[in-house]
Amino acid sequence: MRYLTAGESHGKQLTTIIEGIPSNLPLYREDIDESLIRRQGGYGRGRRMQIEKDLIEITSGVRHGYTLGSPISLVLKNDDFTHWRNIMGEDPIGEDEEVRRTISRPRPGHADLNGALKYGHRDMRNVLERSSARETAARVAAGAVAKKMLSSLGINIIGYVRNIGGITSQFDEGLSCEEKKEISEESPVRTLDKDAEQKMMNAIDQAKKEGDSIGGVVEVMVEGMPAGVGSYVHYDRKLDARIGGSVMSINAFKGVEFGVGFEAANLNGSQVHDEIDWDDERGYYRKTNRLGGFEGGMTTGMPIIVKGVMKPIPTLYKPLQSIDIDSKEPFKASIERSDSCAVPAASVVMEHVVAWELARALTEQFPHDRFEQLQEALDQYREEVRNF
Ligand SMILES: Cc1cc2nc3c(=O)[nH]c(=O)nc-3n(C[C@H](O)[C@H](O)[C@H](O)COP(=O)(O)O)c2cc1C
Ligand SMILES: C=C(O[C@@H]1CC(C(=O)O)=C[C@@H](OP(=O)(O)O)[C@H]1O)C(=O)O
Repeated sequence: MRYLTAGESHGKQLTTIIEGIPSNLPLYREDIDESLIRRQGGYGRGRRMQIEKDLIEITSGVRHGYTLGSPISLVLKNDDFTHWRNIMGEDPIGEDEEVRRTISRPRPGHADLNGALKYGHRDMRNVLERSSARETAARVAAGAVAKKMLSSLGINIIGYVRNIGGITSQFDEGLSCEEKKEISEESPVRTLDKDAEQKMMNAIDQAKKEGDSIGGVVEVMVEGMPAGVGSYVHYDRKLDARIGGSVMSINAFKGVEFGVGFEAANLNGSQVHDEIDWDDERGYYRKTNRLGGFEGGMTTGMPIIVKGVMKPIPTLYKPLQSIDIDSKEPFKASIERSDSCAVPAASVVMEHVVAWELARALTEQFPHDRFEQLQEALDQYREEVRNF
């Protein structure tokens, strides 16, 4: 399975082309729209999200509610394009002053300066349009297809917020994905702890008032993956590593950890590893899940628990110093709009990139052209693992 996305933030549309989804998987527009709508929400988003109404158009690969096995292409219109038609059009530049105006002031924390240096763009709009996190909508669309595959295989996945601006949520670690989904969907910051929720919203308001921004930690939980998915035989087949890479590819993500993660540095081995047990019904299992569902690049059969940390949004109303690449003079940028915190939205993005890696690993381990064959092969494997 693989996918490509195309599209600029204020261009006409985002396009996702997905290859390798087996035929006969039930798939509806609503499956993807639900994910897109979730990604748009969350406390702390800026005015752009009031303009966009993200709804998918499936333009190939699906017929009468089932995948065909051919490439799936998905289109997502940018409603904001109507305001950017002249600036983002494909026609030669012409004489219009507004269209000719270039962006020569790189924003710290964005791709602007490095992208300009690399591609030789003296107009940094040519960088920022594609480096914008608008692209995560196209990735969520791909992830929604993967999620549909996972749910049809009895695998549940949910992303939610653990921390915003240093405020950490506390909750019952025994909650299921379904329960976490229900609770987080009710929360404006997609967290599981009512007390923390209010504090998080206050922290977002405070940062906004001060012209600043805050980041946080999001967590994804997966239930229902059998043990032994992924591999230890090659670095690029280790499933935790693939998940780590794709989490780090989300805009503004600066770290990833599984289970106890970085805290492992402060613990003894006996506090980190999960002892192995067995019973007739479950087969092998662990009483603890400190390692977050991975050993040796493979799933252990326990829930996957993976966290990602998002830095504070780089565009600030209280701007940071930078240098104009034309005049070489320092300046402090003024901005028109930005999210003040996108951590709740990022929890949805992370859920979808993780879903993609899991579905990809399953289709590699059980390569079948038809979805029902994949289902059968996975059922048989689950049975083998239980009786091993
Ligand atoms: C869902 C989401 C929304 C974001 N919204 C903004 C925003 O409104 N303003 C901004 O400056 N950065 C925003 N970012 C972060 C930037 O896209 C990101 O920091 C930038 O592209 C530089 O990439 P890097 O932080 O990964 O190095 C957002 C990120 C995500 C995941
Ligand atoms: C458009 C989205 O997020 C955008 C990500 C983003 C950035 O710099 O990454 C900047 C903002 O866009 P704009 O400059 O148009 O206000 C966000 O709204 C989205 O999430 O769909």
